Amino acid sequence: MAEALLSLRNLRKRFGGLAVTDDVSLDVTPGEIHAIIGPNGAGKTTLINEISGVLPVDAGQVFFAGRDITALPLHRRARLGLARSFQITSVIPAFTALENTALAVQAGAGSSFRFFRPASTEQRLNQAAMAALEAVGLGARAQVPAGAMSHGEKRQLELAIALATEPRLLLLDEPLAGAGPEETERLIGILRSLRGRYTIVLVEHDMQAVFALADRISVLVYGRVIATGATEEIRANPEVKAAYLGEDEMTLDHVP
Ligand SMILES: Nc1ncnc2c1ncn2[C@@H]1O[C@H](COP(=O)(O)OP(=O)(O)OP(=O)(O)O)[C@@H](O)[C@H]1O
Repeated sequence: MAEALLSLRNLRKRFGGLAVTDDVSLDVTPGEIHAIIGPNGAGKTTLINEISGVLPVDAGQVFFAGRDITALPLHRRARLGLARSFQITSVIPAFTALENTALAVQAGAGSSFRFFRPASTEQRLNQAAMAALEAVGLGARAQVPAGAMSHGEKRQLELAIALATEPRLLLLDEPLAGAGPEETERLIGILRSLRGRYTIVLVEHDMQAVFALADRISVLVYGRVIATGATEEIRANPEVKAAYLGEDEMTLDHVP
């Protein structure tokens, strides 16, 4: 197996008496889409927060590109190429899709926000922003204010903003939340087109999307990883099936 881009080693986190991350170790290899699934309250969002640096861990280590980043704050991790999208959103409604994305390109390049920029810089930013918008199917909507976009388009824009920072690892926390059936189909298609080009950690409740997108899946139950493996292995794993018993929202067997 290729050397991991992200490695979690024996991570632990408690909220009061509750072990929310319980000795979690896992590796994410370059270029894979690694889904983290598990019943409600299993600790998926908490784990994403620990990876991105929103929450400190109680014990254990986070390695990124071979470097121990456990003690680094969120913005330092972001600068190393760890991008997070969804569930925290920085879209400015009055700005167009292009302007919102260009701001992210500028932030990714390490410069601070400026209203007045030299024309050559402006052009470079806009080109990079257009490329990100096109990658998510929003090329034709570049001049539309974010506030005037549909829910699905906003999700596409959030993705473009994350891509605009040229991340080495993309953390996607429920990218399909709140999307209708058609929007879901479109977003799955877009995420599928990113497969192999980006390394992605995906938390998603929609099992159809998980099985369509993931190269590997880790299953979290009560803060513990009970299984990691290729999609088919996970689908057939009796422990995983048992963990989902009683969950009507996301049963494994209903997925085509
Ligand atoms: N800041 C907090 N303080 C105390 N308890 C918390 C906090 N954040 C989360 N929890 C608890 O930790 C557990 C794991 O929550 P988390 O949101 O990580 O789970 P999840 O797997 O993402 O759930 P869901 O699938 O419902 O989004 C839950 O029992 C939750 O109530």
